[in-house]
Amino acid sequence: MRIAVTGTAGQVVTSLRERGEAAGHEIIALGRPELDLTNPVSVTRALATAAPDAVVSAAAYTAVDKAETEVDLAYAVNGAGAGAVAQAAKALGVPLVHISTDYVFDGTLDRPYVETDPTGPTGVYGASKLAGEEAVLAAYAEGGAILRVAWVYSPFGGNFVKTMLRVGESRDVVSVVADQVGNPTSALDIADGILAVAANLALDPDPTLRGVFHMTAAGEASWADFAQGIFAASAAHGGAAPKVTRIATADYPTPAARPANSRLDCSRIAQVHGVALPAWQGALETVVARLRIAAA
Ligand SMILES: NC(=O)C1=CN([C@@H]2O[C@H](COP(=O)(O)OP(=O)(O)OC[C@H]3O[C@@H](n4cnc5c(N)ncnc54)[C@H](OP(=O)(O)O)[C@@H]3O)[C@@H](O)[C@H]2O)C=CC1
Ligand SMILES: Cc1cn([C@H]2C[C@H](O)[C@@H](COP(=O)(O)OP(=O)(O)O[C@H]3O[C@@H](C)C(=O)[C@@H](O)[C@H]3O)O2)c(=O)[nH]c1=O
Ligand SMILES: [Mg+2]
Repeated sequence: MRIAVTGTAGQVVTSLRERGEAAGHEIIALGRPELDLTNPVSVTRALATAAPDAVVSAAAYTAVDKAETEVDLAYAVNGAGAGAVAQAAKALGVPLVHISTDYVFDGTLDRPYVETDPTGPTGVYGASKLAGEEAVLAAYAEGGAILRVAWVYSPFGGNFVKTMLRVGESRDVVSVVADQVGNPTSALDIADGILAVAANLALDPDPTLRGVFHMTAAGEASWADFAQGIFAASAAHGGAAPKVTRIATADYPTPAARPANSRLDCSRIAQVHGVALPAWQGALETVVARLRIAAA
């Protein structure tokens, strides 16, 4: 397939290039200035020129804390921008895979969230991504699948794994919150899931393949558990392995509140699309190994 994706250097777009090209697809990454999500005309023009068989909407404003003060920009990119991509995909008559987030939930539930659970973002980033979901469904519900992913890391771009490996170089102890739980997910595995869903959408007009789906790695972790996993993998590859001090959210103040529980139940995408991402521990090992080789 010829697949257009928004963004050029992000974690998911870079992973989609790697995994998509390896699987024989043509991946066309469209970013600024040609495609700027704050400029809907540029979105329409860039996607029409690319003439793809499917569109993946992966670019977003992802700075969770900064979004609290850059409210208009976060909404322009994640809300209106997502709607513009959906309108463009509809005009081309091709399937759309739009990427959203676990941060649409408030985190007060005591079990993993299913797709039909009420949303309630705790910050501007999550609220702007929820506005994006609504814009996509309003513009092109019949043509799109919205995949909520979470806690994304990869060998590319900026992410928690890279932050931990960096701070670990210069510290014996790192304090990490232990009372926020979720599903750390490799962008490389997300790319495989996106490709499977896009292929299903291209083949089959069945409405049950459309709508909102949760798609994360199997298994859960707190950020502190995740950090401990990162340093265990780092040590196995000759890297630094500081001790992790498990702290409470109250002891790590941030501008944006994060959900305490953002675990996602991924049963629906397994049933409907046959997609089940591998467990986070093995995926993390793969990414840390690549980062250690790149650093050597
Ligand atoms: N990172 C995470 O932990 C999570 C991410 N998600 C979602 O997954 C998707 C992919 O995230 P990820 O790959 O990690 O994101 P990154 O932060 O790695 O990359 C964001 C991408 O968006 C592009 N972008 C930002 N603003 C604009 C704009 N105005 N016009 C065009 N492109 C723009 C960036 O372009 P440039 O390279 O030019 O800066 C970059 O390519 C996003 O929808 C995000 O909301 C969901 C859950 C967790
Ligand atoms: C760096 C660091 C963070 N933390 C805490 C802060 C926060 O509660 C938690 C996660 O930190 P981060 O700020 O890296 O993660 P954050 O940017 O909140 O990650 C989120 O990004 C967006 C884009 C998403 O969509 C979400 O799924 C999620 O991945 O860990 C520590 O406790 N110690 C540390 O040294
Ligand atoms: Mg962040």
